Amino acid sequence: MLTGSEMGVVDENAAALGVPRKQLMESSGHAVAQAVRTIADPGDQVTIVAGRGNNGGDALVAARFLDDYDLRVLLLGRPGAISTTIARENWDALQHAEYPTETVRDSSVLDLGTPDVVIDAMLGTGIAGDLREPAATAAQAMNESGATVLSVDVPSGLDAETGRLADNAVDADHVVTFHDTKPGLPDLDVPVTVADIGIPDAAELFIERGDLTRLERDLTSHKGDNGEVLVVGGGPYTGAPALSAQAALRSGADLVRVACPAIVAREIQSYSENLILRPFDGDQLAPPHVDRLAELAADHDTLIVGPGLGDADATLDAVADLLSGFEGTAVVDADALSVIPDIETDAELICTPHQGELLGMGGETAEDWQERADLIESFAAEVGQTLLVKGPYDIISNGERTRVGRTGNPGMTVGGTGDVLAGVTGALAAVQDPLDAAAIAAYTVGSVGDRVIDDRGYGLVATDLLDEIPSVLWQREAEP
Ligand SMILES: NC(=O)C1=CN([C@@H]2O[C@H](COP(=O)(O)OP(=O)(O)OC[C@H]3O[C@@H](n4cnc5c(N)ncnc54)[C@H](O)[C@@H]3O)[C@@H](O)[C@H]2O)[C@@H](O)CC1
Ligand SMILES: [K+]
Repeated sequence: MLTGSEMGVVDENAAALGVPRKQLMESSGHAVAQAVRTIADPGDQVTIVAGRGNNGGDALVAARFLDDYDLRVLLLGRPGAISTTIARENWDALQHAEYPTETVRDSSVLDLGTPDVVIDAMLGTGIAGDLREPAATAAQAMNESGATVLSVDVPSGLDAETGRLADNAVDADHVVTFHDTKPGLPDLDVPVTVADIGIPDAAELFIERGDLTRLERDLTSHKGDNGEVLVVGGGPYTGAPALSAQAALRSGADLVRVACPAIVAREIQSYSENLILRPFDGDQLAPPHVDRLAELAADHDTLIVGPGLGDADATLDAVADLLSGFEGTAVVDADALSVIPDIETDAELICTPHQGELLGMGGETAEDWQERADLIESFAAEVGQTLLVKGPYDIISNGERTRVGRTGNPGMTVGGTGDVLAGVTGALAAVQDPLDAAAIAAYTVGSVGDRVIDDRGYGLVATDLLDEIPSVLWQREAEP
């Protein structure tokens, strides 16, 4: 089952893999025509009612596969108002080939006649709420006709995010949906055909630019709404927590605080005036600090534990205590990872080991990335948490779903890039599901590294990555 927006991610990922949406539309249209053949005989009257989006576009393609039928093609609205290039191109093709098309500018004069089959291609995954005019009147006409109604993708008026069917929705007799079923379709109690439209499995496995479409920023949001992140790090090292914290800010978090030993607080602050420091006594994290850190962590959307903490016994004891009592979402990186096999927690953890650290946690790895992905999926299921295992192919799994990131390059084996990744993951986990946050973070940091190397060649340092994060995260491809 895929929601409309998940379908949008997959479709944009397919485009990134070289299978553009117009090709998918051609497959969709073909599948619609195939379905018509199963419910109507050659010569029967088939009427297409197309909306101005890509749902309509699918049916405009279908028209070219329905030459054996007595075909009528109605467009709801002006051709100039067709909202996507690919739907318009398919409309134009019907004009050039002199198909019998009509435009319905005023739904009150819509005369559906008495067709054998009506193809409902008014609205698909692009809609929410009750049908507005002219679709509302057209839906009523379809529902009152004696025709068999075949809906494209979803009955117009079904919200493919929530599965809610509008009161004035089309009453479908048959649905042809694409790639996977959609919310609400199983409840309709009508035959649903799920058509394979040629989207490669890779579009769901590999993290590509479509995954970035999950990101949005509410235009009316206030400080804090886009994430408050607490980094618990520093002591033996000072650069690592500063890199994580700055990466979290560059990933869109509103407020990032660094809790660190007092002895290094000024040094960490000196790297950036954007950071807020929350020092605790002494020169390293230890169990007496845990109560105060737990209180502080509870006031944040996500916690990042590990960068620069070191591996002193007292520090690892404190990390184990902190995570055991924590109930929120935490990114666990670096030396902190070693405590994971020994603790029980209600927290939602995203662990970001490289392969060596994965072995240290009790996991297994393999040379072949597919084998590695299987091993990591099993281990994630065993640990009951999300793993982001870094490597030439980053493997992200929560034990049920597994994603693979292919961005990045050998220039990124330099120190500090993992701290940047932990920071991006922590910021995104404040506003996304843990698996999606980890997947987008891995893709983004790799892409940022690729851009830096493309511009300047090897010799990348971790601070180079920070400024480039926003331009990758918020890049947007134009709608075809
Ligand atoms: N995402 C994918 O992977 C693919 C999608 N395809 C098709 O594209 C469809 C989605 O296309 P679009 O995103 O262009 O959207 P739609 O074609 O579903 O509808 C968009 C139009 O509906 C209007 N609208 C929104 N809410 C409304 C309401 N309550 N009442 C009346 N009008 C309303 C909008 O103003 C917009 O013009 C899918 O359902 C499917 O049929 C296929 O072509 C192939 C692949
Ligand atoms: K439809």
